[in-house]
Amino acid sequence: MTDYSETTSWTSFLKSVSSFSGDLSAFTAPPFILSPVSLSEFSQYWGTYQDLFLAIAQINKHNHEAFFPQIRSVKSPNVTRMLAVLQWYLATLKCQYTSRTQGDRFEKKPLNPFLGELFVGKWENDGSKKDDTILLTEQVSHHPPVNAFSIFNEDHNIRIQGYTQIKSSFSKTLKLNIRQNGHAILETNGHSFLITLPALHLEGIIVARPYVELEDSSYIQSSDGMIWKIDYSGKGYFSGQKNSFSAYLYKNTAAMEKRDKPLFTVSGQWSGVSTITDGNKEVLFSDVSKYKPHSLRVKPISEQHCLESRKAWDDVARAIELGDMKLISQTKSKLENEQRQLRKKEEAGNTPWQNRWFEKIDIIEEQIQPDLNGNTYNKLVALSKMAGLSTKNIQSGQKLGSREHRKCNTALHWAFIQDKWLQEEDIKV
Ligand SMILES: CCC(=O)OC[C@H](C)CC[C@H]1O[C@H]2C[C@H]3[C@@H]4CC=C5C[C@@H](O)CC[C@]5(C)[C@H]4CC[C@]3(C)[C@H]2[C@@H]1C
Repeated sequence: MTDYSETTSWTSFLKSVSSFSGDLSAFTAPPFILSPVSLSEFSQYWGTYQDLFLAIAQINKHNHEAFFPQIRSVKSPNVTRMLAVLQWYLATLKCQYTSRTQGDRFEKKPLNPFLGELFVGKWENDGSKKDDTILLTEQVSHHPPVNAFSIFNEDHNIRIQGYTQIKSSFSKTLKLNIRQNGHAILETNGHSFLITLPALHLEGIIVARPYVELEDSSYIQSSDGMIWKIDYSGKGYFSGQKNSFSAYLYKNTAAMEKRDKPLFTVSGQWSGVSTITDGNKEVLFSDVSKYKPHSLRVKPISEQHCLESRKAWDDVARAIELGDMKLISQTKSKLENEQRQLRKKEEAGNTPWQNRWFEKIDIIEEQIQPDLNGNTYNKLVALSKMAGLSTKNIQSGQKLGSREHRKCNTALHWAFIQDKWLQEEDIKV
C-alpha cells in the first residue's frame, strides 16, 4: 500500500489547499490523486442496486407482507414501500460514497465535467428490452457545476430524476467539506418520494488516503405523508463507528417536529449492517454486502458520441493512468481550450448552449402549484411543503424559515423532459 503522505507533491498540495475555498476544478492536484473518471458518472450510483430499486415498484396490497417477513409489525403496503425505499437508499449511499475506497484504494479527484457532457448507459435486467433501466446524465451547467440525471424503467413504471450542485471548502484542519444543492425525486405507480442530498466531508486528506463521511441529516418525504429523517455520524463522533446512521420513520412531518415516537427506528452502518426496532425487539433490517450490485452497461468508446464522457476524456484518462503530469496537462488544456472556443463562439453569435434533455424550471416565478398528481415539479413543491423544506437554491434539505431560506430569493431547478429524450436521434444507450 503506497504511502503518499510524505511525498513533496502531497505536502505542497496540502499547503496550497489550506487557502482554498470555491470551485474544486480550480485545483491541479498531484497525478496520484487524480481519477480518470468524470463526475458525470457518479449519478449511476442511484441505480446500481437494481433489485432493490425495482422492488419498490413491485409492492402492492396483495404481496407486501412478503417483503419484510422478519418485521412483524408491518401492516400496510405504504409502510412496506417506505421500508423498501430506505433499504434501496442505504445501498445507494454505499455506492455513492464508498465504492471507490474499497480495499486499499482511496478517494480521488474526479474529472470536472464540461458543459453538455453526457453519460448514458443501461442496466440489462432479465425481462424484455423494455425492462432495461436507462441512465441519462447531462452536465447542465459548468459555472456553477451542475449534473442532472434521469433513471427510468418502463416495464416496472419507476423513475428517479434529480440534480446535484456541489460546493466545497477546506476547513482549517484540512477537512474537505462538501455541501450539495439539489434533490432526487422517485416516482412509481402513483407514489412519489422527495430525497434530499446529505452533507459530507472527506477525512484522511492529511495522510493522503481520503474517504467520505456523511454528516447532519437528510429526509425522504413520501406522497403518502410518511417521512424518514436520517441522522449521520461517523468515527470520531463520540467515538462512533464510521458510516453510522439512525433513521426514524414518522407518520408525518408534524409527528417528526413534535418528536413523537417514530413508527420505526433503523440504525447501524449505511455501508454495512443495520437493524430495525420491531415492537421491543431489534431485528436485522439490511446488510448491504448481501445485495448484488448491477454493473451499468456503457457502449464502447468507439461507438460513443463526442459529447459522451468516456470518449471526450479518453486522452486525459489515459494520461492519468500513465501518471504523466505533462501529458495530463497537455490533454486537459486541449479539451478546456476547445470548450473556451465554443463559449466564445456562442457569445459572439448570441447562440447560448442549449441543454439537451433537461431544462431549468423557475419554481418561484412560474408559481408552480403543489400537486401530488401533477408533473414532477408540482410534486417537488408538494413534497417539500409536506416536509416543511425549502425549495430555494440553498443546501439540500434545509427547513422553511431557516436563515439560508430567508436569505435566498431564487428557486431554479432542473427538470428532465421525457419528450426531448424520445426525440433524441444522435445518442444511443
Ligand atoms: C482540492 C480538491 C482536491 O483535489 O482534493 C483531493 C481530495 C483528496 C479528493 C476529493 C474528492 O473526493 C471525491 C468524492 C466526491 C463525491 C462522492 C460522491 C458524490 C455523490 C454524488 O451523487 C454527487 C457527487 C459527490 C458528492 C462527489 C462530489 C465530489 C467528491 C467530493 C470528490 C472530491 C473532489
